[in-house]
Amino acid sequence: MHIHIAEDLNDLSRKYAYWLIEHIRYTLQKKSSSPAEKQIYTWALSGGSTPQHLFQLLSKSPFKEQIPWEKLHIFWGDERLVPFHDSRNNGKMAYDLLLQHVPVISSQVHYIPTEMKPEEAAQAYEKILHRYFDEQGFSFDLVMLGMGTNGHTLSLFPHTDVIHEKEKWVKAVFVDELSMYRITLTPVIVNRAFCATFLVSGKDKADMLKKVLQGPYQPDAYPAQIIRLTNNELHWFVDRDAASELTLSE
Ligand SMILES: O=C1O[C@H](COP(=O)(O)O)[C@@H](O)[C@H](O)[C@H]1O
Repeated sequence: MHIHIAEDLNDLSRKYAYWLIEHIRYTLQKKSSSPAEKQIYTWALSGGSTPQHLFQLLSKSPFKEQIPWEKLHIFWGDERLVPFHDSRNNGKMAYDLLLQHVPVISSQVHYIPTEMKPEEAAQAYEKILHRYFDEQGFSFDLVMLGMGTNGHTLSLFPHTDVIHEKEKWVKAVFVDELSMYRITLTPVIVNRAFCATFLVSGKDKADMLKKVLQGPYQPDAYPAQIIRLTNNELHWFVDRDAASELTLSE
């Protein structure tokens, strides 16, 4: 596990943008002797507020032109079951701030469907993922994650069964505290990614970050702890406020 500490949300977003560009370059370089159709970069986005500044940065110079958008295949880690035009929709947020401004290929952008029943939406999305990933081996090149003040990541909320899902790659969950259905990738597929990154900012997350990273392993209470990649390529990008409770070695 690697922890990257930035000054504040601006610095965090810039550091992440540079890291991402390098990760895409390195990943595509590794695939350069594969057949053309395999020379792609599969990236699952997170929602919520933290990645918004990053998405704005990536949509503009000098970052925009350093990304081979035509090679990117975009997915989401989770989605709120609200129509696309609703401001709470994670796909819509990424479209508004990033995707509409860059030459990504629309057939390679896989929004989580929300115009159907929750279980149908989960099944439909899982079907798309099976077109890309096998039952075994690695899944996404990169899964980008966030963490809520309650320790949730994706839509894995504390004390919910989906945290321990063992088969399905995508599940529909009803989140009582939000009175809302969400569609979420499960640890089954996320933990098989080549790489995953958390992006965490703000003092209000400091206590939970300490628990998740340096507390006992209790994924029911702190769902972000369930993310343990088989590949071990897990990066935490955090700002000084979020990191303020961590015990850091010199
Ligand atoms: O509900 C969600 O929350 C997490 C964290 O969001 P943030 O607003 O605290 O950055 C996010 O990663 C997830 O995608 C989203 O649906």
